[in-house]
Amino acid sequence: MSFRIQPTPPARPNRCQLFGPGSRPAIFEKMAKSDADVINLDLEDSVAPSDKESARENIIQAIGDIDWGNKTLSVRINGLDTPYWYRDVVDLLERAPERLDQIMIPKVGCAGDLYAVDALVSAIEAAKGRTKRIAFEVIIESAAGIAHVEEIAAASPRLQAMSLGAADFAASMGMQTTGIGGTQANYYMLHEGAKYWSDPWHWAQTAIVAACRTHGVLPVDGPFGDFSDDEGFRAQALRSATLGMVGKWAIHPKQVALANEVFTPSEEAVTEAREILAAMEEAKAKGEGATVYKGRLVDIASIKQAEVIVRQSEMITAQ
Ligand SMILES: CC(C)(COP(=O)(O)OP(=O)(O)OC[C@H]1O[C@@H](n2cnc3c(N)ncnc32)[C@H](O)[C@@H]1OP(=O)(O)O)[C@@H](O)C(=O)NCCC(=O)NCCSC(=O)C[C@H](O)C(=O)O
Ligand SMILES: [Mg+2]
Repeated sequence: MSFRIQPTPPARPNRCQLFGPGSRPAIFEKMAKSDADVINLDLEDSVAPSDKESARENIIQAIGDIDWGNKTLSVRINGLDTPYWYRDVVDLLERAPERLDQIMIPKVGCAGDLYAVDALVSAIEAAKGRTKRIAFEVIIESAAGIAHVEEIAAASPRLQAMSLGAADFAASMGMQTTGIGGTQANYYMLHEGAKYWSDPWHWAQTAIVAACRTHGVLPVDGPFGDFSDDEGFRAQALRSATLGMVGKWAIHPKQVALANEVFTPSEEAVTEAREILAAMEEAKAKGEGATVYKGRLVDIASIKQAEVIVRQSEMITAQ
Protein backbone atom coordinates (compact mmCIF):
# COMPACT_ATOMS: atom_id res chain seq x y z
CA MET A 1 0.00 0.00 0.00
CA SER A 2 1.06 3.57 -0.62
CA PHE A 3 2.51 5.32 2.43
CA ARG A 4 -0.27 7.86 1.99
CA ILE A 5 -3.18 6.79 4.18
CA GLN A 6 -6.63 6.95 2.60
CA PRO A 7 -8.44 9.84 4.34
CA THR A 8 -11.60 9.12 6.29
CA PRO A 9 -14.68 10.88 4.87
CA PRO A 10 -16.87 13.08 7.10
CA ALA A 11 -18.54 10.92 9.77
CA ARG A 12 -22.11 11.95 9.14
CA PRO A 13 -25.05 9.92 7.82
CA ASN A 14 -25.82 10.65 4.16
CA ARG A 15 -28.18 7.80 3.24
CA CYS A 16 -30.81 9.98 1.66
CA GLN A 17 -30.74 13.53 0.28
CA LEU A 18 -34.31 14.85 -0.13
CA PHE A 19 -34.71 17.57 -2.78
CA GLY A 20 -37.34 20.24 -3.00
CA PRO A 21 -37.68 23.34 -5.19
CA GLY A 22 -36.97 26.63 -3.41
CA SER A 23 -40.02 28.01 -5.20
CA ARG A 24 -42.29 25.61 -3.27
CA PRO A 25 -42.01 26.70 0.38
CA ALA A 26 -45.20 24.80 1.28
CA ILE A 27 -43.22 21.55 1.32
CA PHE A 28 -40.26 22.79 3.43
CA GLU A 29 -41.83 21.73 6.77
CA LYS A 30 -42.58 18.30 5.30
CA MET A 31 -38.98 17.99 4.17
CA ALA A 32 -37.78 18.93 7.66
CA LYS A 33 -40.01 16.27 9.24
CA SER A 34 -38.89 13.56 6.81
CA ASP A 35 -36.39 10.83 7.66
CA ALA A 36 -33.82 12.09 5.15
CA ASP A 37 -30.31 12.67 6.53
CA VAL A 38 -29.67 15.58 4.15
CA ILE A 39 -32.04 18.27 2.84
CA ASN A 40 -31.25 19.93 -0.49
CA LEU A 41 -33.26 23.09 -1.03
CA ASP A 42 -32.96 23.83 -4.72
CA LEU A 43 -32.27 27.10 -6.50
CA GLU A 44 -31.19 25.44 -9.74
CA ASP A 45 -33.06 23.32 -12.25
CA SER A 46 -36.34 22.78 -10.39
CA VAL A 47 -36.82 26.57 -10.18
CA ALA A 48 -38.02 28.59 -13.19
CA PRO A 49 -35.87 31.63 -14.14
CA SER A 50 -38.71 33.98 -13.17
CA ASP A 51 -38.76 32.47 -9.64
CA LYS A 52 -35.03 32.54 -8.88
CA GLU A 53 -35.15 35.62 -6.66
CA SER A 54 -38.23 34.65 -4.69
CA ALA A 55 -36.90 31.09 -4.26
CA ARG A 56 -33.70 32.54 -2.76
CA GLU A 57 -35.78 34.63 -0.33
CA ASN A 58 -37.94 31.61 0.61
CA ILE A 59 -34.86 29.56 1.38
CA ILE A 60 -33.08 32.22 3.42
CA GLN A 61 -36.24 32.71 5.47
CA ALA A 62 -36.81 28.98 5.95
CA ILE A 63 -33.24 28.25 7.07
CA GLY A 64 -33.94 30.34 10.17
CA ASP A 65 -37.64 29.70 10.67
CA ILE A 66 -37.87 25.93 10.37
CA ASP A 67 -36.56 23.37 12.84
CA TRP A 68 -34.34 21.17 10.65
CA GLY A 69 -33.35 18.92 13.55
CA ASN A 70 -29.97 17.26 13.15
CA LYS A 71 -30.15 17.04 9.36
CA THR A 72 -27.41 18.33 7.10
CA LEU A 73 -29.00 21.42 5.54
CA SER A 74 -27.80 22.14 2.03
CA VAL A 75 -28.77 24.58 -0.73
CA ARG A 76 -28.11 23.82 -4.39
CA ILE A 77 -26.97 27.03 -6.07
CA ASN A 78 -27.17 27.75 -9.78
CA GLY A 79 -24.44 26.66 -12.18
CA LEU A 80 -21.34 28.77 -12.78
CA ASP A 81 -22.45 29.31 -16.40
CA THR A 82 -25.52 31.28 -15.23
CA PRO A 83 -25.96 34.88 -14.08
CA TYR A 84 -27.55 33.66 -10.83
CA TRP A 85 -24.85 31.77 -8.94
CA TYR A 86 -22.84 34.66 -7.47
CA ARG A 87 -25.99 36.25 -6.03
CA ASP A 88 -27.01 32.84 -4.61
CA VAL A 89 -23.69 32.62 -2.77
CA VAL A 90 -23.59 36.26 -1.67
CA ASP A 91 -27.15 36.31 -0.34
CA LEU A 92 -26.88 32.92 1.37
CA LEU A 93 -23.58 33.71 3.05
CA GLU A 94 -24.45 37.29 3.95
CA ARG A 95 -28.02 36.74 5.10
CA ALA A 96 -28.80 33.09 5.90
CA PRO A 97 -28.42 32.07 9.55
CA GLU A 98 -25.52 29.86 10.61
CA ARG A 99 -27.85 26.84 10.53
CA LEU A 100 -26.90 26.43 6.85
CA ASP A 101 -24.41 23.57 6.61
CA GLN A 102 -23.58 23.18 2.96
CA ILE A 103 -23.72 24.60 -0.55
CA MET A 104 -24.20 22.18 -3.43
CA ILE A 105 -22.50 23.22 -6.67
CA PRO A 106 -24.02 21.71 -9.83
CA LYS A 107 -22.35 20.89 -13.16
CA VAL A 108 -18.81 21.20 -11.84
CA GLY A 109 -16.38 20.68 -14.71
CA CYS A 110 -12.91 21.32 -13.28
CA ALA A 111 -11.07 22.07 -10.03
CA GLY A 112 -11.13 25.80 -10.86
CA ASP A 113 -14.92 25.83 -10.46
CA LEU A 114 -14.53 24.96 -6.80
CA TYR A 115 -11.70 27.43 -6.39
CA ALA A 116 -13.96 30.23 -7.64
CA VAL A 117 -16.82 29.41 -5.26
CA ASP A 118 -14.41 28.77 -2.38
CA ALA A 119 -12.78 32.18 -2.87
CA LEU A 120 -16.14 33.95 -2.76
CA VAL A 121 -17.42 31.94 0.21
CA SER A 122 -14.16 32.43 2.15
CA ALA A 123 -14.23 36.20 1.62
CA ILE A 124 -17.83 36.54 2.76
CA GLU A 125 -17.32 34.28 5.77
CA ALA A 126 -14.40 36.45 6.86
CA ALA A 127 -16.20 39.74 6.16
CA LYS A 128 -19.34 38.70 8.02
CA GLY A 129 -17.55 36.92 10.87
CA ARG A 130 -19.38 33.66 10.20
CA THR A 131 -18.09 31.08 12.62
CA LYS A 132 -19.34 27.93 10.90
CA ARG A 133 -17.36 26.97 7.83
CA ILE A 134 -19.71 26.13 4.97
CA ALA A 135 -19.17 22.69 3.42
CA PHE A 136 -19.44 21.89 -0.29
CA GLU A 137 -21.08 19.11 -2.23
CA VAL A 138 -20.55 18.92 -5.99
CA ILE A 139 -22.55 17.22 -8.72
CA ILE A 140 -20.69 15.38 -11.44
CA GLU A 141 -23.11 15.64 -14.34
CA SER A 142 -21.14 16.50 -17.45
CA ALA A 143 -18.50 14.99 -19.69
CA ALA A 144 -15.99 17.52 -18.30
CA GLY A 145 -16.97 16.65 -14.74
CA ILE A 146 -16.31 12.95 -15.15
CA ALA A 147 -13.13 13.58 -17.18
CA HIS A 148 -11.75 15.73 -14.32
CA VAL A 149 -13.36 13.88 -11.44
CA GLU A 150 -10.16 13.25 -9.49
CA GLU A 151 -8.90 16.84 -9.57
CA ILE A 152 -12.40 17.96 -8.54
CA ALA A 153 -12.40 15.57 -5.56
CA ALA A 154 -9.08 17.10 -4.46
CA ALA A 155 -10.03 20.72 -5.16
CA SER A 156 -11.24 22.13 -1.86
CA PRO A 157 -10.94 21.23 1.84
CA ARG A 158 -14.61 22.24 2.08
CA LEU A 159 -15.68 19.36 -0.14
CA GLN A 160 -17.61 16.73 1.81
CA ALA A 161 -19.72 14.94 -0.80
CA MET A 162 -19.96 14.31 -4.53
CA SER A 163 -23.08 13.13 -6.39
CA LEU A 164 -23.73 11.74 -9.84
CA GLY A 165 -26.46 13.70 -11.64
CA ALA A 166 -27.77 11.15 -14.10
CA ALA A 167 -30.04 13.46 -16.12
CA ASP A 168 -27.56 16.20 -17.00
CA PHE A 169 -24.80 13.61 -17.29
CA ALA A 170 -26.79 11.68 -19.91
CA ALA A 171 -27.50 14.89 -21.83
CA SER A 172 -23.90 16.08 -21.73
CA MET A 173 -22.62 12.68 -22.87
CA GLY A 174 -25.14 12.58 -25.72
CA MET A 175 -26.70 9.39 -24.36
CA GLN A 176 -29.86 8.34 -26.18
CA THR A 177 -32.24 8.30 -23.23
CA THR A 178 -34.71 10.53 -21.45
CA GLY A 179 -34.72 8.28 -18.35
CA ILE A 180 -33.13 9.61 -15.13
CA GLY A 181 -31.02 6.72 -13.84
CA GLY A 182 -31.90 3.04 -13.74
CA THR A 183 -32.08 0.37 -16.41
CA GLN A 184 -31.87 1.55 -20.01
CA ALA A 185 -33.76 -0.76 -22.36
CA ASN A 186 -31.27 -0.46 -25.21
CA TYR A 187 -28.14 -1.12 -23.13
CA TYR A 188 -27.89 -4.90 -23.37
CA MET A 189 -25.62 -7.72 -24.53
CA LEU A 190 -27.05 -10.45 -26.71
CA HIS A 191 -26.01 -14.03 -26.10
CA GLU A 192 -27.60 -16.97 -27.90
CA GLY A 193 -30.73 -14.93 -28.51
CA ALA A 194 -31.13 -13.81 -24.89
CA LYS A 195 -30.74 -10.20 -23.74
CA TYR A 196 -28.56 -9.37 -20.71
CA TRP A 197 -28.97 -5.84 -19.46
CA SER A 198 -25.91 -3.92 -18.40
CA ASP A 199 -25.56 -0.76 -16.32
CA PRO A 200 -24.65 2.39 -18.29
CA TRP A 201 -24.06 4.37 -15.05
CA HIS A 202 -21.57 1.88 -13.68
CA TRP A 203 -18.33 3.37 -14.96
CA ALA A 204 -19.21 6.91 -13.92
CA GLN A 205 -20.20 5.68 -10.48
CA THR A 206 -16.98 3.74 -9.98
CA ALA A 207 -14.90 6.71 -11.18
CA ILE A 208 -16.70 8.91 -8.62
CA VAL A 209 -16.26 6.37 -5.83
CA ALA A 210 -12.52 5.98 -6.55
CA ALA A 211 -11.97 9.77 -6.67
CA CYS A 212 -13.97 10.28 -3.48
CA ARG A 213 -12.31 7.49 -1.54
CA THR A 214 -8.86 8.77 -2.58
CA HIS A 215 -9.64 12.22 -1.15
CA GLY A 216 -11.93 11.53 1.81
CA VAL A 217 -15.19 12.63 0.18
CA LEU A 218 -18.62 10.94 0.46
CA PRO A 219 -19.74 9.41 -2.88
CA VAL A 220 -23.50 9.68 -3.45
CA ASP A 221 -25.85 8.39 -6.14
CA GLY A 222 -28.14 11.04 -7.61
CA PRO A 223 -31.76 10.99 -8.74
CA PHE A 224 -33.98 8.15 -9.91
CA GLY A 225 -36.67 9.92 -11.87
CA ASP A 226 -39.52 7.39 -11.98
CA PHE A 227 -40.82 7.73 -8.44
CA SER A 228 -43.62 5.25 -9.13
CA ASP A 229 -41.03 2.48 -9.62
CA ASP A 230 -39.94 1.38 -6.12
CA GLU A 231 -38.26 -1.80 -7.31
CA GLY A 232 -36.31 0.08 -9.97
CA PHE A 233 -35.14 2.58 -7.33
CA ARG A 234 -34.18 -0.23 -4.95
CA ALA A 235 -32.20 -2.08 -7.65
CA GLN A 236 -30.31 1.09 -8.61
CA ALA A 237 -29.61 1.93 -4.96
CA LEU A 238 -28.41 -1.61 -4.18
CA ARG A 239 -25.95 -1.42 -7.08
CA SER A 240 -24.68 1.95 -5.83
CA ALA A 241 -24.29 0.70 -2.26
CA THR A 242 -22.43 -2.39 -3.49
CA LEU A 243 -20.01 -0.12 -5.39
CA GLY A 244 -19.24 1.95 -2.28
CA MET A 245 -21.66 4.87 -2.48
CA VAL A 246 -23.09 5.96 0.87
CA GLY A 247 -26.52 7.22 -0.17
CA LYS A 248 -28.90 8.40 -2.85
CA TRP A 249 -31.13 11.36 -3.64
CA ALA A 250 -34.90 11.31 -3.20
CA ILE A 251 -36.84 13.52 -5.60
CA HIS A 252 -40.14 12.48 -3.98
CA PRO A 253 -40.82 11.76 -0.29
CA LYS A 254 -41.72 8.15 -1.02
CA GLN A 255 -38.10 7.46 -2.03
CA VAL A 256 -36.72 8.41 1.41
CA ALA A 257 -37.58 5.14 3.16
CA LEU A 258 -36.25 3.14 0.21
CA ALA A 259 -32.88 4.91 0.32
CA ASN A 260 -32.63 4.61 4.11
CA GLU A 261 -33.42 0.90 3.91
CA VAL A 262 -30.72 0.19 1.30
CA PHE A 263 -27.98 2.36 2.81
CA THR A 264 -28.51 1.17 6.40
CA PRO A 265 -26.55 -2.07 6.84
CA SER A 266 -29.00 -4.85 7.73
CA GLU A 267 -28.84 -6.52 11.15
CA GLU A 268 -27.75 -9.69 9.41
CA ALA A 269 -24.86 -7.92 7.64
CA VAL A 270 -23.72 -6.24 10.87
CA THR A 271 -23.87 -9.54 12.80
CA GLU A 272 -21.83 -11.27 10.11
CA ALA A 273 -19.29 -8.42 10.07
CA ARG A 274 -18.90 -8.63 13.87
CA GLU A 275 -18.48 -12.41 13.65
CA ILE A 276 -15.73 -11.96 11.04
CA LEU A 277 -13.96 -9.49 13.34
CA ALA A 278 -14.25 -11.96 16.24
CA ALA A 279 -12.96 -14.82 14.07
CA MET A 280 -9.97 -12.72 13.04
CA GLU A 281 -9.26 -11.74 16.67
CA GLU A 282 -9.12 -15.45 17.50
CA ALA A 283 -6.87 -16.11 14.49
CA LYS A 284 -4.54 -13.27 15.48
CA ALA A 285 -4.28 -14.65 19.04
CA LYS A 286 -3.04 -17.89 17.49
CA GLY A 287 -0.56 -15.98 15.34
CA GLU A 288 -2.52 -16.61 12.13
CA GLY A 289 -3.30 -13.97 9.48
CA ALA A 290 -6.10 -15.97 7.87
CA THR A 291 -8.86 -18.32 8.97
CA VAL A 292 -12.09 -19.91 7.84
CA TYR A 293 -15.50 -18.36 8.50
CA LYS A 294 -18.63 -20.20 7.33
CA GLY A 295 -16.53 -22.25 4.92
CA ARG A 296 -14.80 -19.28 3.29
CA LEU A 297 -11.46 -17.53 3.61
CA VAL A 298 -11.23 -14.45 5.78
CA ASP A 299 -7.97 -12.59 6.30
CA ILE A 300 -6.62 -9.18 7.28
CA ALA A 301 -8.40 -7.49 4.33
CA SER A 302 -11.66 -9.01 5.63
CA ILE A 303 -11.18 -7.01 8.84
CA LYS A 304 -11.22 -3.78 6.82
CA GLN A 305 -14.28 -4.94 4.83
CA ALA A 306 -16.14 -5.85 8.02
CA GLU A 307 -15.17 -2.56 9.65
CA VAL A 308 -16.80 -0.61 6.77
CA ILE A 309 -20.16 -2.20 7.65
CA VAL A 310 -19.77 -1.89 11.43
CA ARG A 311 -18.65 1.76 11.20
CA GLN A 312 -21.58 2.64 8.94
CA SER A 313 -24.03 0.98 11.30
CA GLU A 314 -22.54 2.60 14.43
CA MET A 315 -22.61 6.06 12.82
CA ILE A 316 -26.31 5.69 12.01
CA THR A 317 -27.16 4.40 15.49
CA ALA A 318 -25.20 7.26 17.09
CA GLN A 319 -27.12 10.04 15.31
C1 LIG B 1 -41.90 15.42 -8.20
C2 LIG B 1 -42.77 16.44 -7.50
C3 LIG B 1 -43.03 17.63 -8.44
C4 LIG B 1 -44.09 15.78 -7.14
O1 LIG B 1 -44.86 16.69 -6.35
P1 LIG B 1 -46.38 16.42 -6.05
O2 LIG B 1 -47.15 16.39 -7.35
O3 LIG B 1 -46.85 17.41 -5.02
O4 LIG B 1 -46.35 14.97 -5.45
P2 LIG B 1 -47.41 14.21 -4.61
O5 LIG B 1 -48.80 14.74 -4.85
O6 LIG B 1 -47.22 12.76 -4.87
O7 LIG B 1 -46.99 14.54 -3.11
C5 LIG B 1 -47.41 13.76 -2.01
C6 LIG B 1 -47.18 14.54 -0.73
O8 LIG B 1 -45.77 14.80 -0.56
C7 LIG B 1 -45.51 16.21 -0.55
N1 LIG B 1 -44.26 16.43 -1.30
C8 LIG B 1 -44.09 16.43 -2.64
N2 LIG B 1 -42.81 16.60 -2.95
C9 LIG B 1 -42.15 16.69 -1.77
C10 LIG B 1 -40.78 16.85 -1.45
N3 LIG B 1 -39.83 16.99 -2.41
N4 LIG B 1 -40.45 16.88 -0.14
C11 LIG B 1 -41.40 16.75 0.83
N5 LIG B 1 -42.70 16.58 0.59
C12 LIG B 1 -43.07 16.56 -0.70
C13 LIG B 1 -46.72 16.85 -1.20
O9 LIG B 1 -46.86 18.17 -0.75
C14 LIG B 1 -47.82 15.91 -0.71
O10 LIG B 1 -48.09 16.23 0.64
P3 LIG B 1 -49.56 16.05 1.26
O11 LIG B 1 -50.48 16.85 0.38
O12 LIG B 1 -49.42 16.61 2.66
O13 LIG B 1 -49.85 14.57 1.23
C15 LIG B 1 -42.10 16.93 -6.18
O14 LIG B 1 -41.92 15.83 -5.34
C16 LIG B 1 -40.82 17.66 -6.37
O15 LIG B 1 -40.83 18.84 -6.65
N6 LIG B 1 -39.70 16.97 -6.16
C17 LIG B 1 -38.38 17.55 -6.15
C18 LIG B 1 -37.93 18.01 -7.53
C19 LIG B 1 -36.53 18.54 -7.46
O16 LIG B 1 -36.11 19.11 -6.49
N7 LIG B 1 -35.76 18.30 -8.51
C20 LIG B 1 -34.37 18.65 -8.53
C21 LIG B 1 -33.49 17.47 -8.21
S1 LIG B 1 -33.32 16.30 -9.53
C22 LIG B 1 -32.29 17.13 -10.66
O17 LIG B 1 -32.10 18.30 -10.58
C23 LIG B 1 -31.60 16.35 -11.74
C24 LIG B 1 -30.11 16.27 -11.53
O18 LIG B 1 -29.48 17.50 -11.38
C25 LIG B 1 -29.51 15.54 -12.69
O19 LIG B 1 -28.97 16.20 -13.60
O20 LIG B 1 -29.61 14.31 -12.69
MG1 LIG C 1 -28.60 18.28 -13.03
